[in-house]
Amino acid sequence: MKDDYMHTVSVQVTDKTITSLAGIVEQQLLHDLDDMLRFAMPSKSMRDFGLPVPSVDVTGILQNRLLLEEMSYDKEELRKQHSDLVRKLNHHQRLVYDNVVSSINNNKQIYGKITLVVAASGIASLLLPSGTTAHSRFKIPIDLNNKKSCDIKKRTFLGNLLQQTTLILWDEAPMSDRKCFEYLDRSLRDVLACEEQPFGGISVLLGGDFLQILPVVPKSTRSEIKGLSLPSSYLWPYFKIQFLHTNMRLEPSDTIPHSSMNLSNFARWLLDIGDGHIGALDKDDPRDSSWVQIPPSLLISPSPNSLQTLMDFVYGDDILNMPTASQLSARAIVCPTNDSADEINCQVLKLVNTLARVYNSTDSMQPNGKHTSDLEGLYPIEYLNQLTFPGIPPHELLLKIDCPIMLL
Ligand SMILES: Nc1ncnc2c1ncn2[C@@H]1O[C@H](COP(=O)(O)OP(=O)(O)OP(=O)(O)O)[C@@H](O)[C@H]1O
Repeated sequence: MKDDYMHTVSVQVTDKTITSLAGIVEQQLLHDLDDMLRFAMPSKSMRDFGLPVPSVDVTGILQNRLLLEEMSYDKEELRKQHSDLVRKLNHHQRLVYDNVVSSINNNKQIYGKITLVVAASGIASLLLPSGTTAHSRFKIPIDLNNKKSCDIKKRTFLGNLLQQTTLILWDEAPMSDRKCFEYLDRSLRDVLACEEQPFGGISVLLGGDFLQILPVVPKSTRSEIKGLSLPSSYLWPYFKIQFLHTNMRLEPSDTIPHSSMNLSNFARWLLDIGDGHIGALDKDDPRDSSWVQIPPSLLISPSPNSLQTLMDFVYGDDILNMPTASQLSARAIVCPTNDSADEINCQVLKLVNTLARVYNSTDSMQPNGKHTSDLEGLYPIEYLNQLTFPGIPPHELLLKIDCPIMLL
């Protein structure tokens, strides 16, 4: 019987992590034996046969693939990583860590302390181990105006998973619309039957920097965006704010051969820009923007060849002549707009001497309702070919043999 149960689990998790589920399999086995015994011999108990009585109710867990996924980590390996990482924490990181640990120590879940790791965007979630987007994990509606909570029901796999969750880590939280948190809050209070506590009593750690990206809503005004961001939520007063002051990317190290003085000046300068301490207000738009003078040492001087100079600076001749995936993945030119990304991609592709091929899209208008007449006259194919949309390749997609392509 135990082998049957282990087999059921083994098809859902890897060999390495199956041992961490042995305790649950054992409890399920004892539970089922106990049931059978009560049915066949109501006067006898497990103890009469020298068997232990099941200590926790694990009913349903072996069938719940969401719970199994979150419980089947290689705990030994994680313990090692944990002790290595905790040792490296700086003072402020340690304070956050201690707060989180003391917050979750009070929770009493049966199956262990499950942590769900989510991020506001798909790309941010890829950087987190086992990360998913908050929308997909919590079934947050895409249209936030028509609903009031997430699509989570009590007696479902997701409902059971949340009942066993101690901590939610939500990265890049300032990018999420405040309603995402409010919907989750309402759903968790309901699913966990805990109306009086925010998020139904689950600890929630949000990470992010309000100086980076706020919720993106096309064509909205500054005050509309402010109204959509988390500090405008009724939940904001429940959060304890903790600051991480040290820019760890700019800590002197063997791999960054700059003097520590330069690096700390640069870190300070970045913070001062974010905090609005430096820069001259734009006369035409004093509320929205200010002019910041970039020190010449950080600038590539403007010239007809400046894009090439930037590419040489970032990648160097060796990589540009013989690129490998690992070298390319360690560097990036960060672009503020898709147009700049397209321009740089085009320039880089020109450097590659291998065979090129253009893949054209097929564009046509789909009639909508009654407006079927003369669509081609109104929207000529040449016009459709010029349109570009985020997330969709351009009409003319140029690919070359051996050029790495990153699919997101
Ligand atoms: N205590 C530490 N010791 C050594 N390296 C660290 C430490 N803390 C962070 N780092 C390194 O600093 C870099 C930035 O860390 P991390 O990505 O966690 O910062 P972040 O604030 O989330 O960044 P972002 O603003 O891009 O989201 C990473 O390479 C990380 O490994």
